[in-house]
Amino acid sequence: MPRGQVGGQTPTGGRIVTSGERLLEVRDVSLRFGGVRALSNVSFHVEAGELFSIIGPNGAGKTSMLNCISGRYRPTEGDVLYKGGSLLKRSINDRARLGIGRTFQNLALFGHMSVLDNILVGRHHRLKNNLFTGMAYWVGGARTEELAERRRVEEIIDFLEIQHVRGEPAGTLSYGLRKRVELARAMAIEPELILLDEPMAGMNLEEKEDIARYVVALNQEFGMTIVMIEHDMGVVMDLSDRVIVLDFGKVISAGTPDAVLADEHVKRAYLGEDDETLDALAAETGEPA
Ligand SMILES: Nc1ncnc2c1ncn2[C@@H]1O[C@H](COP(=O)(O)OP(=O)(O)OP(=O)(O)O)[C@@H](O)[C@H]1O
Repeated sequence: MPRGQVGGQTPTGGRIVTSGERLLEVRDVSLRFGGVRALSNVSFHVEAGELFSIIGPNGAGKTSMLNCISGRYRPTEGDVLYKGGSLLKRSINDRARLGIGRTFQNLALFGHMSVLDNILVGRHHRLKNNLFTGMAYWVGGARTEELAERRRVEEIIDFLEIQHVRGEPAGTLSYGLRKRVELARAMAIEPELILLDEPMAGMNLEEKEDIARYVVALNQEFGMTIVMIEHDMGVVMDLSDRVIVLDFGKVISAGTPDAVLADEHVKRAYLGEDDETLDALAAETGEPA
């Protein structure tokens, strides 16, 4: 569903109003690894239809936060709710079945398998977890089901423009293409919420522009709610509806890209790291640097 239709609302000033429904809610989450406090009392929510970004310096806790949502890590304290229900007792597979998909900072593809088969893995996961579809697949109409499945996968391949490598082993592809295949596999489970961990890391400008285009389309054309970690501040500020900033595991700022850019706490957190970028971006958006 296009973002403009979420909640039956219409675009406003280039940005589109989301439904107001809290799809995801992170409540007071803390996470410790022995003596390391990766997250301290982190709270935020993401509305259905939003493109929401988590930023922060290295080691700030961004991936740990995503892992608490996807189920890889269990918070030491606090709760993560999806559509109002706690996810804490849900397995990673359960969360995928509920409609939460993700990509990884370090690629997690099956290198020896073809691009098509990697995407079918995501699709199979979805089938396996849907009793009725699964039964239809195995008992009757298997051929029709299979054709429909293939068609869906082909649509994803077309969307991400990876037709030319569909038969290639994923491990032989360039880094940029592998990132795209990983996105394809995450799309194949047809998530309502997709968690993107640095989808543009290590890419050149052209590759970044491509991925940015796909991310916007996932959000606006496919109606997926997106939570994205990304280091490229220009991309984050251009694409996001709202942003939270983590530093040493704590939320130090939250709000629209403009508000976050103008926040002194954010400037201090990035001091010496990305200071010039922040100032340049603030100047571009007309905020005082
Ligand atoms: N499995 C783990 N075991 C021990 N410590 C961990 C583990 N995962 C993360 N940490 C620690 O938690 C803190 C936050 O790490 P995390 O990877 O979440 O940060 P990040 O903001 O994603 O960093 P980056 O931008 O460098 O990817 C760091 O101090 C890290 O060393």
